[in-house]
Amino acid sequence: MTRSTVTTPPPGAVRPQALPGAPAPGTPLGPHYSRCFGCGGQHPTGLHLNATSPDGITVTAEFTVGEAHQGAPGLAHGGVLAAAMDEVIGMSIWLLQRPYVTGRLETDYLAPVPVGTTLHLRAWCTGVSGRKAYLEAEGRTGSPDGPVAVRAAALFVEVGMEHFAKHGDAQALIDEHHEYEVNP
Ligand SMILES: CCCCC/C=C\C/C=C\C/C=C\C/C=C\CCCC(=O)SCCNC(=O)CCNC(=O)[C@H](O)C(C)(C)COP(=O)(O)OP(=O)(O)OC[C@H]1O[C@@H](n2cnc3c(N)ncnc32)[C@H](O)[C@@H]1OP(=O)(O)O
Repeated sequence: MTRSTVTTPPPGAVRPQALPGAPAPGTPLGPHYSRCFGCGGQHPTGLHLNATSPDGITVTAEFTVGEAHQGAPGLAHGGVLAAAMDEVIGMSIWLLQRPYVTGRLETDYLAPVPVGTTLHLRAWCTGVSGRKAYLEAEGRTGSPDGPVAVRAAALFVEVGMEHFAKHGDAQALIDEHHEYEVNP
C-alpha cells in the first residue's frame, strides 16, 4: 500500500498487546455510540458494522454495501468505504480502552465495490508512540480471504474525554459506556 511517513510507525513505536480481560474471540464488541454512522444500530442509513476481535487486538467486521451507500450507479461511494475503514480502525484502537480520534486516514481503492457486496474488514495496530497510534485496515470482497478492494493506513491521536464534551454530548457517550469516569 502507498503510505506516507505520517502513518508509518517511527522507530521505537511499540506494537500493543491484548489487554487482560480483552473480549473473547467472537464476542460482539458492540457500538461505541448507538447513533454512530459506522456502528450505531439506531442510524437509519449507517454502515451498521458489527465487530468482533479474534485475538483482543485485531478487529474484524462485515459491511454489506447498500443502496444508501452508492456513489456511481450500483457502486459504493469512496467516502463511505473510507468511513468503514475509519470505523473498524477506531474499534481496533478502542481495544486499548483509551479514547483516540482519527488524525489522518489514507485510503487505497483497488477495485470497485458493487452494491450488495459484503466487505470483510480487518484492522490492526502497527505501533503506538506517545499519544500517536499507527493502524492499518483492509476490506476483502466475498470472503475473509477474498481479493482486497480497499486498504487504509491511519494515524490516530489519543485525546481526553473533554474532547467529546467540548463539541458534543459527551454524556450520551458516557451513558452508553461505563469504561470512563469524566470526574473520578
Ligand atoms: C469518535 C467517538 C469516540 C468516542 C470515545 C468514547 C468512548 C469510546 C468508546 C468506543 C470507541 C470505539 C470505536 C471508535 C470508532 C470509530 C471512531 C472513528 C474515529 C473518528 O472518526 S474521530 C472523528 C474525526 N477526527 C477528528 O475529528 C479529529 C479532529 N482533530 C483534532 O481534534 C486534533 O487535531 C487532534 C486531537 C487530532 C490533535 O490535536 P491536539 O491539539 O490534541 O494535539 P497536536 O496537534 O499537538 O497533535 C499531537 C501529535 O499528533 C500529530 N498530528 C495530529 N494530527 C495530525 C495529522 N493530521 N497529520 C500528522 N500528524 C498529526 C501532531 O503533529 C503531534 O505530533 P508530535 O507530538 O510528534 O508533535
